[in-house]
Amino acid sequence: MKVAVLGAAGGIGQALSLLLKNDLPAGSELSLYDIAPVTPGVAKDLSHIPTDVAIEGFAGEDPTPALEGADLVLISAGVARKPGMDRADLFNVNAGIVKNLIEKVAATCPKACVGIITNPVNTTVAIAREVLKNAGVYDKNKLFGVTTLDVIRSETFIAEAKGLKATDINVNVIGGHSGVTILPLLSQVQGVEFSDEEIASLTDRIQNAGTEVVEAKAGGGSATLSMGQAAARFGLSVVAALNGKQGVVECAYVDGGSEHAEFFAQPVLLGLNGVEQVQSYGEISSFEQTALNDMLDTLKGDIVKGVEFVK
Ligand SMILES: NC(=O)C1=CN([C@@H]2O[C@H](COP(=O)(O)OP(=O)(O)OC[C@H]3O[C@@H](n4cnc5c(N)ncnc54)[C@H](O)[C@@H]3O)[C@@H](O)[C@H]2O)C=CC1
Ligand SMILES: O=C([O-])CC(=O)C(=O)O
Repeated sequence: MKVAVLGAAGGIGQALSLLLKNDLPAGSELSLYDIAPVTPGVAKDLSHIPTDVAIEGFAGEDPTPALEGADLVLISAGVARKPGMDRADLFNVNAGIVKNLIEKVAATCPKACVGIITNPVNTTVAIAREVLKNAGVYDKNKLFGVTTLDVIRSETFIAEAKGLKATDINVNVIGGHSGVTILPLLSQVQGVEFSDEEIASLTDRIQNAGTEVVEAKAGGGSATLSMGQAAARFGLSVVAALNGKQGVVECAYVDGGSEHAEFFAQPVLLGLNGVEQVQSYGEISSFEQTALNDMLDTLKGDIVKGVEFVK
């Protein structure tokens, strides 16, 4: 398996690359790309870690050498939020970056699975779809918005609130990846009871956890280390499934024929060709149903913005 990380010299990219260097299966290749000139040096640095994962780094204007033969491309290239900004404020810069990179993916490794981390995810994934469609290589089973950070945050915050081990908590987070479009299905968490107040406050915290980090970093960026961990979890799950492991499920923002929106995050069974099956998110509470109904205008608007951008 070859995994390419685009944006690899950034905060997320470096953390993600470190985790992949350690945890990809023996014999894998890891390929780093960023416009920043330091990128070959990041790869050199990681190459001294004694794992059986080959690593190369590329800088400059053209990601093509990094993409050749890639099975999975993870994209975190772009700008991050500062206090006072919404994820949507990143659109003006990041839309063009994602469009250009996906054009190169379409030309170089059109059969690769692609995981988009760059914000605003609700919109950048729609941009990617339009570019891949225009190039005639779109496969809806291979394009993912990476929403795993919402899942790991939910696991952590639930465990903290209830005095449980975070590794024992499983929770689906559906919808999209910004504010009200992030909907953790707390009613489904096994073995845990929440009061109405706990549900409201935990949901609010999970929805605004990105802002919690942006404010704590006080102008120094947004979540990078937890996102590196989340993207590594997602990427390693995709690689395991591509390698034939059965029963691998992650929540991700996919074009999966949802009744709610063209793209919707929900549990996805991964397989040899990317998405094997988009799974039902099951029964939800009336609180969650109301939150779901209330997010849809925002989510659909975010998707239209991406489609319009490529037109
Ligand atoms: N999906 C999610 O849950 C999350 C998404 N993000 C998003 O991830 C993105 C990256 O965040 P950070 O790593 O913190 O930012 P960063 O600024 O530390 O790194 C971004 C990297 O992208 C590179 N870059 C810019 N334009 C490029 C291009 N055209 N080609 C290749 N590389 C390019 C920069 O040189 C830089 O190294 C942001 O858009 C941020 O909002 C952040 C946290 C969570
Ligand atoms: O909040 C941000 O800008 C970065 C992000 O997506 C997150 O941390 O969930």
